[in-house]
Amino acid sequence: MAEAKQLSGAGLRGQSAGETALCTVGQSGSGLTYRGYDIKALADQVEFEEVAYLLLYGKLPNVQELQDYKARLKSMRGLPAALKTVLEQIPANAHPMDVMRTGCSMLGNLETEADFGQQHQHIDRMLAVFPSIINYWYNFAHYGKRIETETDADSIGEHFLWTLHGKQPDPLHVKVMHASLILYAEHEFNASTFTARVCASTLSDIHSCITGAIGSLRGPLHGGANEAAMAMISQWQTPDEAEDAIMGMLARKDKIMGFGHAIYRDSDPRNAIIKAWSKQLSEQVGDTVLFPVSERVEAVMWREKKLFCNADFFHASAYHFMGIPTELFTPIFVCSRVSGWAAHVIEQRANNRIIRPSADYTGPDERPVPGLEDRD
Ligand SMILES: CCC(=O)SCCNC(=O)CCNC(=O)[C@H](O)C(C)(C)COP(=O)(O)OP(=O)(O)OC[C@H]1O[C@@H](n2cnc3c(N)ncnc32)[C@H](O)[C@@H]1OP(=O)(O)O
Ligand SMILES: O=C([O-])CC(=O)C(=O)O
Repeated sequence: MAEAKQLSGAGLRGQSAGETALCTVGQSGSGLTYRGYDIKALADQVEFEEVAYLLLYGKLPNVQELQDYKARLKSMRGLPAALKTVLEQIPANAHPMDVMRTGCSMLGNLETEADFGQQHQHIDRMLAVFPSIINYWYNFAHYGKRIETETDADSIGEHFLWTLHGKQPDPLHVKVMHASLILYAEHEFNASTFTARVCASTLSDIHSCITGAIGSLRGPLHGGANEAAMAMISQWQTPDEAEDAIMGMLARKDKIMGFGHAIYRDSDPRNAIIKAWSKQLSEQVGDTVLFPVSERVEAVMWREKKLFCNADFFHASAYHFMGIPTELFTPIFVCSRVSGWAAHVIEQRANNRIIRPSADYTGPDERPVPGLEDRD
C-alpha cells in the first residue's frame, strides 16, 4: 500500500487546521472517502443527490428520503425575476465563474439567510438553482435566449445538461454527470473549502461563504485546471505532437494543468473513474484524437516526472465529448462542490471558533514614522 505523501513547508502544507467528519483524503496515499464510504463505490453505485444528502444530512437517504429530497430540489430550480435581470446585464465575454460568483451573491440579497436555522433550506436552494443560473446567463448572453429553468429533469446533472442544450440529454451523459458530480463533491480542507470555513467562522451568512469559495475555486491551480487542461490538449492533433509539446513545456518548467496534487502522492483515485467515462464517451462520439492525446500526456508526465493526473485532467475530454463548452467546466465543479462547501459550513458552525492563524513576521524592526518632507 502506498504511504501518505510527506507534507511540510509553505502553503500550510501538512498542518491540521481543524477537525472534520466529512472526508478523508490520501490517508493510504491515494484513498478518498466521504463519511467513510469509498469514492469508487459511491461513483459506481449511487446518484449525486444521494452523496449530497450524505454530506449535508449525515447519512445515505433511504428510498423515501431520496424521493422527497429530489422532489424538493426539483421544486427549487426557478430564478427570481431580479436575478434574471442581473444575469442579463453580464456580458458574453465575462468568465462564467464570475457569473456564478455574482449569481450566488445576488441570490443572497434576494433570499437572505436570516438565521442559521434556515441553513438547509438555503443550501438546497443553491444546489437546485446553480445550474439554472449559469445556463440562463449562458443562453441569454450568447444566443439572446431566455430559457425555461424549471425542467422535468430527474437530477441536478440532467438539469444542467437540459438547461444548457435545451433538450432532454442522452442517458449516458446523465450517468456521467452523476459520476462527475460525485467525484467533485468533497475534498477535505482544500483551498475553496477552507475559504468557506474561514468565512463561516466569522458567523457570516451561507451565501457569503459560498461566494468566497467560488472565488477560490476559480484559479487554475484549483478548479480552473479542468478548463486549462482542455485549452492545452485541444492544441494537439496527434499523440506524438502532444509528447513533443509536453517535453518542451517540462524543459521550460511550465506547469502542466490537470497534473499533481497537494495531498496525493502517486495517484488521484478519481482519475481512473473519470478516465473510464471519458473513454466510453470518446467511443460514443468516434473520437480518434483527444482521448489518445490525453493518454499520451498522462504517460509522458508519469515517465518524466512521476506526476499523475488529478481529477481535473480527464474531466476535460469527458465534458468536451458531451458538448459542454470549455468555459462551463469549472461552473459544473461549483454545482457539485457546493455540497461539500456547505457541509463544511454546517460543521464549522456546529463547533465554531473564529479561524485566525498567526504569521511569521519578516519585515523591518520597529522604527519611527518620518515626517512627510523627510521621506525618499
Ligand atoms: C480537482 C481539483 C483540484 O484542485 S486538483 C489540482 C488542480 N490543479 C492543477 O492541476 C494545476 C497543476 N498542478 C499544480 O500546480 C500542483 O501540482 C498543485 C496541485 C497546485 C499542488 O502543488 P504542490 O503541493 O505545491 O505540489 P508538489 O509539492 O507536489 O510539487 C512538487 C514539485 O512538482 C512540481 N509540479 C507539481 N505539479 C506540477 C505540474 N502540474 N506540472 C509541472 N510541475 C509540477 C512542483 O512545481 C514542484 O517542483 P519543485 O520541487 O518546486 O521543483
Ligand atoms: O484537495 C485539494 O487540494 C484540491 C481539491 O479540491 C480536489 O482535489 O478536489
